[in-house]
Amino acid sequence: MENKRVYFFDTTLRDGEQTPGVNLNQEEKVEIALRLEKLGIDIIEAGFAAASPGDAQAIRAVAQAVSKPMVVSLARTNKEDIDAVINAIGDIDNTGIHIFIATSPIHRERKLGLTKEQVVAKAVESVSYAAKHFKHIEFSCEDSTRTELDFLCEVAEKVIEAGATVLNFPDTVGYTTPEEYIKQFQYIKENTAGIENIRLSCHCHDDLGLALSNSIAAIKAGVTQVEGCINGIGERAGNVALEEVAALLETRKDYYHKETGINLKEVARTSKLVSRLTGIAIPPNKAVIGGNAFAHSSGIHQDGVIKDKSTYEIMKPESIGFHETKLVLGKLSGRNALKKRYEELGYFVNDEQLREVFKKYKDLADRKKEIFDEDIIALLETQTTKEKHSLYSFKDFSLQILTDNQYRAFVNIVHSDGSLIEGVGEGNGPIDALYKGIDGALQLEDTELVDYKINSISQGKDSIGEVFVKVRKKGSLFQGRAINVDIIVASANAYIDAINRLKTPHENLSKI
Ligand SMILES: CC(=O)SCCNC(=O)CCNC(=O)[C@H](O)C(C)(C)COP(=O)(O)OP(=O)(O)OC[C@H]1O[C@@H](n2cnc3c(N)ncnc32)[C@H](O)[C@@H]1OP(=O)(O)O
Ligand SMILES: CC(C)C(=O)C(=O)O
Repeated sequence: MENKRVYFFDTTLRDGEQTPGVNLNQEEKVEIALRLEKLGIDIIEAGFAAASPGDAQAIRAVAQAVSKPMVVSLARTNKEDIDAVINAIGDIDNTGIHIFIATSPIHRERKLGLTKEQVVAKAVESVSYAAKHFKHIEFSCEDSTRTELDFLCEVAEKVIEAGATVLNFPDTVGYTTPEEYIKQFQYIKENTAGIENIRLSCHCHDDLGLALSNSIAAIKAGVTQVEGCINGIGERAGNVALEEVAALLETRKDYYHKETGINLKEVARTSKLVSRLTGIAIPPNKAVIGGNAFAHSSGIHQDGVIKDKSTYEIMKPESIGFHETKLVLGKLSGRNALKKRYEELGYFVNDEQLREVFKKYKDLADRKKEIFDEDIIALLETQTTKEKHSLYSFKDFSLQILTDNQYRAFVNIVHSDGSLIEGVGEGNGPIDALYKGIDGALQLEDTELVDYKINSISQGKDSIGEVFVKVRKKGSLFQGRAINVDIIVASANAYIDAINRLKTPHENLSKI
């Protein structure tokens, strides 16, 4: 009967540590291992004992710290490496060894300087020696995907006889393709005596971006152990990201029909910890755990997600731990997403208000990279204020620099009856000139600007500017407020807002 259980072998602490620039100390390895245990990893490769005394100690500390997962160390096919593993963890229960030697012609001839016979002899000798100390012996044919198939079967058969319990056929350089990898496993299964008594494993690198496809192909071909690293870290382009394999097997259980011991809810926390301790940032578009994996930014998608998340989400963000669905407001958002965000912020807008504010929203979004909550609140607030006071509205302006600080402003204002009113003013700086131009256009003789304040509403250099003004006329003060990414436009609108209040003898104008 087909074996449904897929075992997860995590090598974040060994192959993951081969990521350029990554160096994990003992405490860090133990912290990650404890989290891998919570994640439900079956086997943790904690390091390479012969690499350094510190790594041997860290492997020991990991084996002592975790109770459920088996802990293994990597070793080459020599007595010294195997002894280093025996010394590190040989006396601890639930531990094992992972021995490897390269089998491909290029590695045999150019790297090891060994014949096929010598490779087989070293493999058999080392597995036989390790078998005296460990019950769990994984053997890997490094660079298996560039190795002659018959030679792979020969090595496999001999190491099974010598005591190997798991056989791994790594795609060390990320060279194979899913179809080819399936054929490789089928061939090995059909042509290796004793293969049915051991566990078959895959280990895929991502040099051509095929690590996940190749791993899942191997599982399809009957492999029951998958090796990889959290966040897909590892030598060169990295290993398969185990969280991707786990999420795939869960999401497409209907297709693969596999069981794992992985507790998907722990994925996000594990991923964050590995990222923090290795210093390797998670790209926002990374599958499953990237910051954008559950973020929707375009209107049509946002509308779909508001109506039913399953329209654009194949996994529930909660199911992998910490993400929530995010609707990111931007240039491509639509009315439904804007309305939803208003509702989340406690503002309920009717259809008319939404139509009006949406125009301003799109205008703002064309000029601003990120739209923050403060921005859309400000848009709504000026909108409601504007609805009440609209005798004059600011149309546009142009500026001339006269001398050092002297400016001339040409201002166009529209009256509520549709007529255009023009004004010219000169002043000390652009805003002073602008305000003089407005004074001239509207013939404001006995009014005085008594206060002018400018604030930034949201974040970033393209933040919205908010301008407050106070204008005095015959002892009464009138306030005006406006926002815009262009602070000169905000200044003009705020001034005209105050003038609308003083020019319109209406009970709902706020006279202060
Ligand atoms: C595919 C993989 O990811 S394999 C794991 C790779 N990881 C690492 O290499 C990290 C840890 N490595 C180390 O700290 C060091 O390389 C050590 C301590 C293991 C060895 O260091 P050194 O003894 O100085 O050897 P060095 O690294 O320069 O060269 C590797 C030697 O191992 C030999 N070798 C490589 N693989 C194997 C093997 N599976 N079995 C036996 N010998 C091997 C090489 O032929 C070379 O031998 P040579 O010195 O006779 O030419
Ligand atoms: C040691 C083996 C399994 C390895 O890391 C590889 O081949 O990539």
